[in-house]
Amino acid sequence: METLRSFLFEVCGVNAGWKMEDVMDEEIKVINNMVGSDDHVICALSGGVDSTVAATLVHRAIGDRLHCIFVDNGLLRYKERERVMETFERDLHLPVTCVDATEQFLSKLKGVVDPELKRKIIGKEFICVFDAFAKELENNLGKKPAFLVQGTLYPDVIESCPPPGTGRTHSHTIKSHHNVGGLPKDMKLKLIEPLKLLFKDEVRQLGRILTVPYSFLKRHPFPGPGLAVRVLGDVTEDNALDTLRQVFWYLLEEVQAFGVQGDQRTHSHVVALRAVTSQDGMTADWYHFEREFLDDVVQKICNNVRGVNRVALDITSKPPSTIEWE
Ligand SMILES: Nc1ncnc2c1ncn2[C@@H]1O[C@H](COP(=O)(O)OP(=O)(O)OP(=O)(O)O)[C@@H](O)[C@H]1O
Repeated sequence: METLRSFLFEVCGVNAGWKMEDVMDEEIKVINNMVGSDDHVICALSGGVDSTVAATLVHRAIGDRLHCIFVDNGLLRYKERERVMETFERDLHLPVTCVDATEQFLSKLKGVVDPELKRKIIGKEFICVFDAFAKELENNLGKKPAFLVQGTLYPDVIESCPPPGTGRTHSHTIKSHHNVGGLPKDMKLKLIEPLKLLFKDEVRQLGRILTVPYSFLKRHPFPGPGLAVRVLGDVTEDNALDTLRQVFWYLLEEVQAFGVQGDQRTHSHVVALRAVTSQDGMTADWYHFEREFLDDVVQKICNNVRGVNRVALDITSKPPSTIEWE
């Protein structure tokens, strides 16, 4: 950072005039120029930072012509739906429809073990739910929604670059491979991607200016396919989703409070803890927990979560590993 600072300000003599407030104002102008005064816009909210900040920004620009949807696919963390909906409605005043599609997702995932197949099934179900939402909106409004907001970030743009020498150029729907499933082709929605020049830490900064609650901005990232990719096997078996929800809850509680701890085990599962730190979301280091912390959290999990009697720790970074362990 020091080298870059000295190169830019001392050698090149540039001004540090770039401000996040300006980015916000400029993006609001761009959105207002793009969206017609009676156009409607939809946005799928995951409860993650990107889609929340993108939706909040668009809401600033066009108000309640923005229509958001949040899907409970039965694969969310403990009390996530309640927490997320409270933030959307009470803190951000975002117009959100919450759809409980738990049965729909879990019935399709029954017996599925392969993580790639899980992702495909989940993506397809998301599309069905989004599609039904858009159709219902069209009936209520008397016209089709014209735009879709996506929380594409700059790393998505970089990672979507075709390999050099292939002669291919950027695809327009740059986020498609990062998305939970892409979009139904006949929706024909134009994209609004207000964060596509920002990195994750910058999106958090923009979120603070937009008064997105701090607790929300600091929320642990969570994959779109949710707990399905964190259960290594059939997610509908053996109460695996609930077990994992509890394990994760204890780990987070401990991370946040670092305080401590029954013992009632029947048959046993192994769970693995994976915690990483990352500034830009492109690379990640495994987090070096202190031994004392690990002792406490492992004891707490084994004593409190029925069916778990072994805890492993994943200490690989990205690369060569990935953030999720599938
Ligand atoms: N449960 C959900 N309900 C509605 N939309 C969702 C849900 N999960 C994911 N999405 C949509 O799919 C997009 C991609 O999901 P993914 O989990 O890959 O998110 P991301 O790129 O980390 O962004 P975010 O920070 O918004 O979660 C989200 O930005 C959101 O628009």
